[in-house]
Amino acid sequence: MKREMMMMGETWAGLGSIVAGIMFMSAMFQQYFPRHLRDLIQGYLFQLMNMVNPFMQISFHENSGGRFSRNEAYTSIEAYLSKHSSTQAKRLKADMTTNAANLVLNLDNHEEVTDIFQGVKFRWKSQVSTTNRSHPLYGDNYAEEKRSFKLSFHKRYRDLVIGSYLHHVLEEGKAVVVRNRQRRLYTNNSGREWRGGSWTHVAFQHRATFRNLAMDPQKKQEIEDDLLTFSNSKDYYAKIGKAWKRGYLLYGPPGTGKTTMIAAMANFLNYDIYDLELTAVKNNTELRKLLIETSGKSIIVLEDIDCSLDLAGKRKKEKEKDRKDDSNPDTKNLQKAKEVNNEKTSSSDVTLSGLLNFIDGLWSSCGEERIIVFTTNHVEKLDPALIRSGRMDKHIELSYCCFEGFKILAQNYLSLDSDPLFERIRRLLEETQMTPADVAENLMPKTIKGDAKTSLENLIRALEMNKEKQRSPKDADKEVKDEPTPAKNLKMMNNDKSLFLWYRRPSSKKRDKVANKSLPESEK
Ligand SMILES: Nc1ncnc2c1ncn2[C@@H]1O[C@H](COP(=O)(O)OP(=O)(O)OP(=O)(O)O)[C@@H](O)[C@H]1O
Repeated sequence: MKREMMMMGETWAGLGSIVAGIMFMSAMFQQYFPRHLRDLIQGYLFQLMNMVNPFMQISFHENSGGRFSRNEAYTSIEAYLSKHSSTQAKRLKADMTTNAANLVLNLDNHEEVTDIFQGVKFRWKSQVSTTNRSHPLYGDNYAEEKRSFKLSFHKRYRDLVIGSYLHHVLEEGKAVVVRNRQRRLYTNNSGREWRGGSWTHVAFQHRATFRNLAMDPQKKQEIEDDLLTFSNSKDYYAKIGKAWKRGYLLYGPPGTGKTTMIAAMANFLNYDIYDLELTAVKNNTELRKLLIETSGKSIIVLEDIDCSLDLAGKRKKEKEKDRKDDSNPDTKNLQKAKEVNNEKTSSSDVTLSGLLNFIDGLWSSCGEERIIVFTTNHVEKLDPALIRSGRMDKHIELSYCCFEGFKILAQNYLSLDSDPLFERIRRLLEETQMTPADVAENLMPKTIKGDAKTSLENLIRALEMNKEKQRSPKDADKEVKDEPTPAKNLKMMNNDKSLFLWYRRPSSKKRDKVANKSLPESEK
């Protein structure tokens, strides 16, 4: 026993001196050999090792595209390996980056996992090396860590790796990144002048889904199928040579769920939303810049497109203008006055052609997997060029609440599938028009203890009142008569030309101010 221990001691001592010898030689080699000679010898050594070593290796560095840009392949591999990490690795890194919605477990440094693809085993190792360099903030001896993943496999699988395994890893990894990320709601209208022309964002947390959207189930299914087909058609779009994007036009009265549907679409596809406020865009160049800055897997939304800018039917107006009788001085003056007024009040120089280019011009093809949605309450006001196929590929009408829609809302708000009162509500919904927003509002319990029956009775009362109102043409007529319309405003303008500034939609403070100036003192 004693002899064995002595032998072991001698072996360790021998090993120690060998290691010390190698380290000494290596230090001498590094210090006294010129660099080009060192590189030459190292090259030969690697070649020698490659000849006897049947394994190949591929490295994926974290920052291969510059110190500050993260290699996308590295990010995808990290995400891909995270599913193996939690079951195989002993040391894990828990990350919750600003972009992640949940805690993500990744391989810690120098950990190794295996992956099996088409029956072949692949080995992945996470590596880190440290180099000293000078840093403007941390001084001369700043230790910079460089991370990478190393993939090892037998030489005979070279074609499999390059042909399909890497593609599989990167695609799956990207999908994991998308699943894990915190989705965003972007806006170009942060209210700060200096941010004009760029996006700011908050976390997107709208809970709407197609399941709780009140509309005809068949129509809903059709939209879901259309969205799924789009999101799975990358190769198809490439084959037909079209940019991978799709336009949706959502139209219908206020409160029928246009905005809710956009949120449901984003949640269904796991996309970000870019809420584009056209009135905050200075000109076409800025519009193009905003477009280029949007990322893939996103929905670009232009709400109330008919009110955003004076785009609706602009061409028509221009034609009409040409046809106007120039000999009539009154008409001429009025026209001029309106033009001056338009110039004064419009804060954006975005034109219809700029918007058309935004949707399907050459620039719109940089970037992929994007959906553009327009919403409007007045589809008839839009220029046909804006909504033709190819720009707005799918037109969806959102309308008043149908019985099927009501059932969805009842399930949603009251957890109710059926009730004897349903039949009465069904008949009332056939006889009168109420938006899903109003139905939802009536179904909401008004007190904490409010029960489902009371809510249904509230809705019935509201529907009956609605029916009564819609049946009484006198009231309806009176309302219409009292409402200001462009035609009435125009008449007023002819009577008193100092009022012409009221012709445009009175929306901005500036406009009101200008208009106020031209009013007689008694009417201010
Ligand atoms: N079809 C619907 N299904 C479920 N909820 C709806 C539906 N339509 C409206 N609502 C409810 O009404 C509210 C207002 O709806 P939403 O803003 O989507 O309507 P909209 O058509 O976009 O209105 P607007 O044209 O005024 O912008 C939503 O918060 C939602 O709760």
